[in-house]
Amino acid sequence: MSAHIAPFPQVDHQRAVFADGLALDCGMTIAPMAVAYRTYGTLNAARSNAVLVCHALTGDQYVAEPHPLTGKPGWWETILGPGKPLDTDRYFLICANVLGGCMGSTGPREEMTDSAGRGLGRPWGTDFPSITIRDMVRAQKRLVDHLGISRLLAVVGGSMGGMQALEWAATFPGSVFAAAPIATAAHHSAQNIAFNEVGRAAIQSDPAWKAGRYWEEGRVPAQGLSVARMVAHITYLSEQALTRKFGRRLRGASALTFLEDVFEVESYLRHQGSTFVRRFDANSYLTITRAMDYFDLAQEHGGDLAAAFRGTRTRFFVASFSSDWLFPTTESRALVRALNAAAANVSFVEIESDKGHDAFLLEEPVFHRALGGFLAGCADRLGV
Ligand SMILES: CC(=O)SCCNC(=O)CCNC(=O)[C@H](O)C(C)(C)COP(=O)(O)OP(=O)(O)OC[C@H]1O[C@@H](n2cnc3c(N)ncnc32)[C@H](O)[C@@H]1OP(=O)(O)O
Ligand SMILES: N[C@@H](CCO)C(=O)O
Repeated sequence: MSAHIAPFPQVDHQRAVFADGLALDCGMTIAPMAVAYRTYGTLNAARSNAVLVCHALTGDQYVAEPHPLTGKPGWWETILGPGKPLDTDRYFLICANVLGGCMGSTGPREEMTDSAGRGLGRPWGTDFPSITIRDMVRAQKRLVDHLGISRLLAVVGGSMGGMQALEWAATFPGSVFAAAPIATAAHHSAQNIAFNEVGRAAIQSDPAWKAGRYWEEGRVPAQGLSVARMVAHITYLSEQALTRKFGRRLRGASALTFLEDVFEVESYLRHQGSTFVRRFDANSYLTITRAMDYFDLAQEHGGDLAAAFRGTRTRFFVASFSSDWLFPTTESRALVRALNAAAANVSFVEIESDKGHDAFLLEEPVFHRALGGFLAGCADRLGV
């Protein structure tokens, strides 16, 4: 399986390749199936200290090291490292690029294969099958099995990573001692689907998108992908955060204009959009946002969210942020009610923060202490 096709960047990711592939919820089997991943810390002799970290929509496996495409620090260096809540001195941390992603796991950017697993010399693009959060989790389970780990101490993730943590607990209850779904929900709301659709429409209306076959001309739909990120990025902040960062500050334009950035907040959004294009693939964006939209754990269990967790022995740590309007606290409370109805062991904390949804990625000491304490308690209980 040749992994990289122009115009996509060449990165030598650490990968596990499963020749027999993965059967997907849509009915198709994708083979071979590759999972790109990184690990931090050391697996103990009992193989009991493994913690799976699940990334959000545009994250990847580079949690706590410079990103190979941007050189920027890992996205959860605030939390993962020696002595930190995800303590590399105590736990063996694993993070995999999701199925459908664009950092080395099988996804739209990788070479398409036929039903016999033969490479077809072009990327999957929009021929990549529709996937679900459960498919992503099944791919991760293959990796965890491959690493010789029969039970994870914990699965931790924010946003789409939290959806995966919930799906792990529901699909593989015997394989997860603890789950920490953060800034997330048991289904994607109508409002969130609506924002995703604006992003997809921006990509698909870029003339460079070419019905998803943009690689043929050696270019990417940069404008559409950038606008998709700009819209999405607004939803990751809050009104207070935008006001605190930029207020109505001007860029210093000499005359009234609408053609260039007038306000600092415009320039900031454009920066977020253009830097995103350097690290993310447009077809992956379409695939993964759809997987989030499909996510509805209650629907997977006959319309009863509690049924997803009934009889579970997994311990849950649910956290939300007070200014998160993308995954508001009301969604976390609904999840906690269902966990209580299922008689699950659950702790819940709402963190006071004005930083919006992305607060889970930022310096939030109360959140860090709460998560670290929960994990340490679980590890103590297992004698890790
Ligand atoms: C969870 C996952 O799995 S991973 C995905 C997470 N990563 C991302 O989402 C990456 C993009 N997102 C961000 O940068 C997010 O805002 C965060 C949460 C990760 C970081 O938040 P903060 O530390 O508050 O950074 P902030 O949002 O202010 O952005 C800083 C950037 O904006 C730039 N910037 C700030 N003001 C302006 C301005 N007026 N004009 C242009 N650029 C500006 C800074 O130069 C900086 O650029 P750089 O990131 O290229 O160095
Ligand atoms: N800002 C993060 C969180 C989105 O939920 C990301 O881009 O993945």
